[in-house]
Amino acid sequence: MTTTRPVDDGTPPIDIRRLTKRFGPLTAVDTLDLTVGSGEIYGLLGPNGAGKSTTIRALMGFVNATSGTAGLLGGTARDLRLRSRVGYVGGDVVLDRGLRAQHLLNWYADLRGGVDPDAVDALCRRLSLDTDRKIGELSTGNRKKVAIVQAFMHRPDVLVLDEPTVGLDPLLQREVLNLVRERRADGCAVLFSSHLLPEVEDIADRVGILREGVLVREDTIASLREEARQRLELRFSDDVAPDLLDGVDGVASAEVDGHTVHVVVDGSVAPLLRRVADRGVDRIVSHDEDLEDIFFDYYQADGGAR
Ligand SMILES: Nc1ncnc2c1ncn2[C@@H]1O[C@H](COP(=O)(O)OP(=O)(O)OP(=O)(O)O)[C@@H](O)[C@H]1O
Repeated sequence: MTTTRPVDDGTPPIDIRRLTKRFGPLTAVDTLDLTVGSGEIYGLLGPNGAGKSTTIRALMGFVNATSGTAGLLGGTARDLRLRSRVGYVGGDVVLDRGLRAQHLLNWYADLRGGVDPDAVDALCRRLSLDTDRKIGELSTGNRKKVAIVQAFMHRPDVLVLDEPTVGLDPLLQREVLNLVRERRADGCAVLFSSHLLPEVEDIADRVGILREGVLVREDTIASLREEARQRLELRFSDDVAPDLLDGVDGVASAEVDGHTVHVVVDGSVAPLLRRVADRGVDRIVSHDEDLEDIFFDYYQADGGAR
């Protein structure tokens, strides 16, 4: 499609600066700074009411910021030429219930211009969407698929996705994540909000955690993984002394159960391995690194231990 691209001055496609949104006495988003670069997927996480949707709605120009700015492609979403380069899936999918899905998709395609009908058909096939049905007759999940097809059909430069996989079965969730990855490979900037750490962990390059409107943590998945706790099961040839792991660096907890010790380690396992190396350890089972622990701390109202 024909697009008017702003001069590339290095401004990130999504550029939120000191964004604040108040609803009466409630501060839903508080001086938020957040950027997403080309070819980057940013996962926005947070518990209910954290301000994820409000941030996204301000970015899309659906609500006015109280202060600060929510920049999109060098301008704002209210500039229709820029808006046409954005794909958006909202938390609440509101579509014209009387129209057949195909008609609605055609309407979106005409609005944007230059959309390849074969690409739209391919998207519908990938998501198993029956486009002959009226929107009002579709299940919630199928309406979500219509919203996803319209968001991806014009190969947008920016994707703003507010919990896009809610209501979809696991296979379709995976397909949506594949679509997002494909857009990233084309240089698209993606802001992806979710409650679900595993899906964001799987796909995002960076994550931010909002709590009560404040970005309490922002990091790459790689560095979060580095500090993630590891859960190990050490199996010994004999009963284990209860104080075997006392004072070992990095051991957050150790639970002795006969010949087995269940250990949680923060950071490196080297000190632990040194301690057990000559104590008759037969087998070490490593469970997946657990980013959830980090996130649960942040999700707690008091900020947990961090
Ligand atoms: N239009 C509105 N008027 C008044 N308060 C609002 C409005 N929209 C959102 N809020 C409040 O702002 C806060 C942030 O809500 P928001 O929907 O942005 O959170 P969220 O992180 O998207 O939550 P969820 O995951 O539950 O969708 C909440 O306390 C919510 O009640």
